[in-house]
Amino acid sequence: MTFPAPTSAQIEAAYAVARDRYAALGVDTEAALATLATVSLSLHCWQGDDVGGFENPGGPLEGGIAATGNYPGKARNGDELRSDLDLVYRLLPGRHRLNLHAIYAETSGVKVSRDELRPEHFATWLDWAKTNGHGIDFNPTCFSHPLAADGMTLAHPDPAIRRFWIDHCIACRRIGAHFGRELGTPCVTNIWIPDGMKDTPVDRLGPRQRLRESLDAILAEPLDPAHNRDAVEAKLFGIGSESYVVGSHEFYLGYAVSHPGLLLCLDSGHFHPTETISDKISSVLLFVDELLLHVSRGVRWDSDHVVTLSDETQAIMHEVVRGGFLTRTHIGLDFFDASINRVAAWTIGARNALRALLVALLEPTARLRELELAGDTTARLALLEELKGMPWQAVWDVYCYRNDVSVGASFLNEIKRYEAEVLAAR
Ligand SMILES: C[C@H](O)[C@H](O)[C@@H](O)C(=O)CO
Ligand SMILES: [Mn+2]
Repeated sequence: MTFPAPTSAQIEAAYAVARDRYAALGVDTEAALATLATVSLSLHCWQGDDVGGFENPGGPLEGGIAATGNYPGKARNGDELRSDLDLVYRLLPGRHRLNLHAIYAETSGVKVSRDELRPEHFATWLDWAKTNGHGIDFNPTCFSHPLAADGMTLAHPDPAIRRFWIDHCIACRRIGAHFGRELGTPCVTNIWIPDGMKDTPVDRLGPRQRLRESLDAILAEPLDPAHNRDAVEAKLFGIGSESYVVGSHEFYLGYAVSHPGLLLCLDSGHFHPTETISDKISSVLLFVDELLLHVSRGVRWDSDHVVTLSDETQAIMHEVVRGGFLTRTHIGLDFFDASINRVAAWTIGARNALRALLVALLEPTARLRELELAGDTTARLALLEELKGMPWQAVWDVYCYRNDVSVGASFLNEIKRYEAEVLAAR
C-alpha cells in the first residue's frame, strides 16, 4: 500500500484558502511559519533502541522505566542509530537537535566506567552533528547499572556509590559543555535519577538531603551557559518506586528556584494521571529562567507512548506560545515504543509536536484575551471550538512542501522502503 501525497497544485490551493481564513481572524500564516522555523525539537536518541545504549548490549532496562514490544529492526550500534535518525530528520520540516544519553558512548569495544566518560567517547556523534547541523543535548545515565541496582544513585546512603554517580554527572556536564562549545549552541544536560522506594519509607528527608548535597557537588563547577545549561527532572513514581521518589516535583522546583540559571524539566508522564504539565508552565516560568519539556504520552502510567496530537500536547504548545515562552523553553521528546516501527514512532511523535506548535502559533490569542478580559466567556468558548476546525493542516502541508519534506501520510512510504531495505536486514 502506498500513501498518497497531495499534488503541489492541491497544496497551494488549500493553503491560499487557509491563509485567507486565518487572515480574517487577524492571523498571519506566514509569520506563524517563520516562527515555527525557529524552533528546534530535541529528538531523543533512545527511541531508536528501546533505551538500550551500547554499554551493555542486550542488558536489561532498569530504573523503573520500560519499553514494551519487540518490533524488528532495532538499532544495534551508533551507525545504525544515526542512519535511522537521518531518516527521521529528513521527514521533519525545520532543523532539529539530538538528545543523547551517556550510555550511547562509542568506546571501540573498550569498557569505560561511566564516571570516566570523556568527550572523545562521543566524537563520532559530534562529527555527525556538525556535518548535519544538529545541536546536541545530553543526559547522565543513572540507571541500568550494577551501582543503581537497588534503586538509589545520587541519594544512596553509601557515600562511595553516591560519589560514583556524582562523578558521572560531573563528567556528563563537561561532555555537554564540549558539545556546546564545538557546535556553537548550548547543550542542555538533564539529570534524571530513578531514586525511590517501592514501599513506604520511614525517612523521607534523609535521601532528599543527600540528593541536595550530591546536586550541589555536581553543579559546583561553573560552566559557561553559552556551552552548557543544567536541568533537573522530577517524577511522581516509577515501577519499583511507587511509594516514594526522592526527586519529586516539589524537591526539584525548590532546588531550581534556589539555583538561578538551573532549568526545570517537566515530563508530561511524570505526574498524577489527572495532572497536566500544561498548567504548570506559566507558574514555573514566573520563578525559573528556562524550562525543559519532555513531551511524552502516559497511558494510565508513565508509559512513554508516542506523542499524538492530543488535547494535552495541544495545551502544552498553547501555553508555550501564549505566554511568549518559546525562547525560554527547550522542547524535548521522551517516548519509546518498541511495538511499532521505531523510525515511524519517532517521526509521528515529532511531527505531532510540530503540528501542535503550529496550531498554537495560528491562534488569534489577542482576540481571545480581549474576550476573556471583557468577561465574554461564551464567545471565548465558541471561538476556541471553531479554531479546532480551521484549516491548519493546509498550513502544515505547505510548510512540509516548502521544506522538501513528505506531505501528509506519504512520509510512511519512505519509512516502509527503509524498513524493507535496511531494518529488515538487521
Ligand atoms: C531515558 C530518559 O532519561 C528517561 O525517559 C527520563 O527522562 C524519564 O522520563 C524517566 O521516566
Ligand atoms: Mn523524561
